[in-house]
Amino acid sequence: MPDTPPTKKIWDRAAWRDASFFLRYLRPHFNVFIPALIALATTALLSVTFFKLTAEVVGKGLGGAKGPEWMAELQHSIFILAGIVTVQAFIAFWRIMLFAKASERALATLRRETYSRIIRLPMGTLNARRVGELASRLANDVESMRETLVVAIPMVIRHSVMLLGSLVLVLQISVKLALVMIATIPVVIVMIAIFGARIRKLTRKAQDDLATTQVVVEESLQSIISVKAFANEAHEMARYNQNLGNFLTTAIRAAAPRAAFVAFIIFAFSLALIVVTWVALRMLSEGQISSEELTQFAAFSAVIASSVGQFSELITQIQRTLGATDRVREILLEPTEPEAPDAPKVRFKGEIEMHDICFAYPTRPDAPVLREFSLQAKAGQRIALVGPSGSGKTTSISLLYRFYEPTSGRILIDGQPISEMALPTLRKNLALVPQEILLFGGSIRENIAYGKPDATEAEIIEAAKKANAHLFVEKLPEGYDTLVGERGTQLSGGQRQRIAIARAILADPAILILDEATSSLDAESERLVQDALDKLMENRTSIIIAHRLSTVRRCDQILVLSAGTIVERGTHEELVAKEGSLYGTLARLQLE
Ligand SMILES: Nc1ncnc2c1ncn2[C@@H]1O[C@H](COP(=O)(O)OP(=O)(O)OP(=O)(O)O)[C@@H](O)[C@H]1O
Repeated sequence: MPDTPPTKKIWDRAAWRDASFFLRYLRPHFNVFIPALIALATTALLSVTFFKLTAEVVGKGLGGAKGPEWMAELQHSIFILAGIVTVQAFIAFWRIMLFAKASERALATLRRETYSRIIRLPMGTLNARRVGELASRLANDVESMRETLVVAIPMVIRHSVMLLGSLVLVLQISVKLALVMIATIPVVIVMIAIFGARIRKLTRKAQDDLATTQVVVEESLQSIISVKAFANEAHEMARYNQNLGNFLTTAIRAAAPRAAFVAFIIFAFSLALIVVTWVALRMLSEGQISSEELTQFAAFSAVIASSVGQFSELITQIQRTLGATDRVREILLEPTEPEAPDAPKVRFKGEIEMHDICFAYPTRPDAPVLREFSLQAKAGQRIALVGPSGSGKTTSISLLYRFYEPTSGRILIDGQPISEMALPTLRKNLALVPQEILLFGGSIRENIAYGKPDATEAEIIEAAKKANAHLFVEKLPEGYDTLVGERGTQLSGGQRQRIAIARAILADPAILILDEATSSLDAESERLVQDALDKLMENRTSIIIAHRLSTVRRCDQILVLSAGTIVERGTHEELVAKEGSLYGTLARLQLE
């Protein structure tokens, strides 16, 4: 996880950058947002007017107003007050609707952009961050922004207008009284500066802790079979609990400066109110203000006190959100893989050359994984990669996909360096049938069509037939519409493999990467899968991470990898004939 950035105060550049980050998403919705702001200010002004009118009539009533004229005036005022609340209710409805429209749309864009960033991050970055953490950013951090945008900011604006309006009215009654009230404002600002930075820092930590908690959830659910099989529910629960405990501690620690801030502001303001009341009553006894003005003054003071009380809570909420935006912004600033929307659709012949490749993973730069790795495959050839676990077979394939860039060496396809190709052009020419096949939640049809989203029904069925999948799919009650579980768990291993093969057949790549499954299937399934694979490998270059002798034997070239270097290469016959070869030993082991 990245280091915690330096603490920020509400007025420093970083805080403004956070605010402008928000604004960038809101700007396209200003046509809705600005009317919402105007509506908000209008309802707030109407509230102030309502209080002013009420205070005026009450003041007059208490001041001893009597007679039919007063009755008529009272009736008139009541009508106006009823009118104000009606208009206010009407505007309030539209204000909330407009605010929701602008904010939710802005946040949807933010979510969309964050997700699209996450999914396009290079493998190196994705390895460094865990899936659950990224998912949490998208869910929890954006949700925190949502609360601020939809609730806190409108409330701040409303209370600012009410506060200012009331101060102006107090100013009209008595400059002296208004000044006493205004004197408290610098206190609020100083308090925001003192507590705000701490609130933000702790919130950022709380959001990080929450993201770590999410990692446990995602990881345990992804491997739920292992969790249950090892009866490790309690262990996972303990892991979750520990992370949740950290979050809880930080969340509660973050509540302390918030509580102190709110409590202090309320205290300071109430104290100021006592002073103001004292001054006001003295002014009344000295005849500087009338009892009518005092009533009005009391009403405005109540509005001011409630606004300031709300204000302090709202400011802490905004501070919290500013803390949460940091990580989301970090993701948005992470460089993604280069985009190439207009990448040419070129079909490769399938000639592969990998020359003297050296590579270490960015997360472990000191541990070389491939050393002087070289591979040559003519179009249509079958190349087997064999070697002990961890020798670098999968890594060499990752480099062919350009998931990572080699430290040194060159990779060419059809004589062209892959580093100069647009990623979609390169990757659309490759198809992978992985060892562990995870299907996407959706129908079998959708899963097969994943290799070619615009495939017709006939093409899908044709591919399924070639993959020996059609017969079993047809037997399912809902056929191609059968929904496979989130991770395809409702199909057997052999069935999943055949779906993945159908997907690759439909994608029709020039180059096929096959990571042979190590788990053995029963003889019939094995035959069906093998037959499907043979059809798939026809007319394309295939690189097979091979575990079975039967596969290796039929390959044009076998590369034996050991600790990132190719130690032997040749055909099956050549390699077994070689005295003391590693391949010979592996082959004998399998035959025995
Ligand atoms: N994302 C990664 N980050 C850092 N190191 C990695 C990463 N993936 C693999 N490695 C390391 O690189 C080495 C080669 O791994 P690789 O997966 O290429 O081996 P393999 O030959 O395919 O093994 P297997 O047959 O078990 O799948 C291993 O030591 C492994 O720990």
